[in-house]
Amino acid sequence: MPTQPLWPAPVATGPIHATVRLPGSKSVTNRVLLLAALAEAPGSVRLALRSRDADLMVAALRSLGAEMTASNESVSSVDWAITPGPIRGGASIDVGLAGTVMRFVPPVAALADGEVFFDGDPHARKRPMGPILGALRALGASVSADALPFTVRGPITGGEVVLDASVSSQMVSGLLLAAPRFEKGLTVRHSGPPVPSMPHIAMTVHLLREAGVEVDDSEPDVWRVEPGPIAARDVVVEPDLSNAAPFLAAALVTGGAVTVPDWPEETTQGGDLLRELLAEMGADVARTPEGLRVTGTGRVRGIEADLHEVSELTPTIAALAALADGPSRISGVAHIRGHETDRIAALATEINRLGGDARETDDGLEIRPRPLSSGVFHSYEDHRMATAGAVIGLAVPGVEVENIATTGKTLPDFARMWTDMLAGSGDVTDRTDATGTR
Ligand SMILES: O=C(O)C1=C[C@@H](OP(=O)(O)O)[C@@H](O)[C@H](O)C1
Ligand SMILES: C=C(OP(=O)(O)O)C(=O)O
Repeated sequence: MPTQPLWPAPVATGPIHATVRLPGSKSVTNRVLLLAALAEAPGSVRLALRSRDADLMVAALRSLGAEMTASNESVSSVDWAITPGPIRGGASIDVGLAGTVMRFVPPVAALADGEVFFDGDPHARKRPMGPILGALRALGASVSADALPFTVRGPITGGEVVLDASVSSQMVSGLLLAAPRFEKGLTVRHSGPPVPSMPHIAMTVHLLREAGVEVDDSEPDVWRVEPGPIAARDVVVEPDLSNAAPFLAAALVTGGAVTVPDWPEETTQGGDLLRELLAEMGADVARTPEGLRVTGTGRVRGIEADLHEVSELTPTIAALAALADGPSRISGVAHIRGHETDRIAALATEINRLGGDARETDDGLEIRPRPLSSGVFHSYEDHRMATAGAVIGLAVPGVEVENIATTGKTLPDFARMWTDMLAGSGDVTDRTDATGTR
């Protein structure tokens, strides 16, 4: 593997006090962009995330026929005006390492009369695709392989399909998002071990309903989407609560206070569970007029947590567990071996490389307190591994995070925001606030 640059993770010299305004949610951004491209008329998406995953979604939708015009751009935020067009074949789509692109776009491509080619990063070829590609095949598409790279040739008209989505909730979300445009709509049945990250499917259902689509999710593991138009809307994207995790963790580690403005009162983002998880690890968590405030004492408690529903929080929780004064056990996340990297193996390896005591289990990690020391924290092209290294580096001098730029997958401005947060510069922001001031 080529050597990647090392980023000296800044050590906190005292309690951090900062307000950190997070850019838009990756999961909401990529869903609403896709729905806008399939809508019956032009619409807009404001405060969309700008990041590698979001850029890849925009490029994919453009190459399938949507017109997308940017305004109010900053490093990690942008407003989009979207004019849908007929979905056309002939495109070649780069999915990068984005689960939302590799799982959400093929069902859209299956609306086209013509072949669409998909490929991505080397590791993307290892991420599970079989269930969703099998479902498209069962619905009548011709699909050339069971993993990247592959081609999809439609058009399909929908109907009913059974799949095993225990490897990723995105298998279901991807099918549901394109489903209103299928002539017969779509019924998706899951058959297999429990589906992880269910709040992400709730997010899909919620956003479809907001666009006027009829969805029946009354029976467990069955989703029925009626055919019909997707309404054109003007959507404002919520801040990314999962990306808030390392910043809020910084308050816990340093005994400071970090506030995230515009934390939604109600949300389908799984990251909202941080309120409970961080409280269990010793933080005081409060909603204030300025936003969600997490205050720490500097002491981090160990945790026993089943993160099946919120598996993308695992790297931050594991980083905190490595700094805790008691043992932790994270369970329910076997499927994150298929995320950007095998996160269970990567977290155990990197925590242990710094002298920690982390043990892989079948479905998670056991982490015991042990003093950590300096060293390189490898990021495996995984944005959340990189930010986990930054959290540990707050308390452990001499941690160097490999390839911090990989955070650009969902948060291109991470390194600056992190440094500004440590400098106590008050409002660390790259996003317009709810009143429209950037
Ligand atoms: O649909 C989505 O936006 C996501 C679903 C989840 O995937 P899994 O179900 O594979 O965990 C989550 O971990 C990922 O970061 C984003
Ligand atoms: C699992 C993640 O991403 P993806 O959407 O690529 O699956 C993640 O962001 O933690």
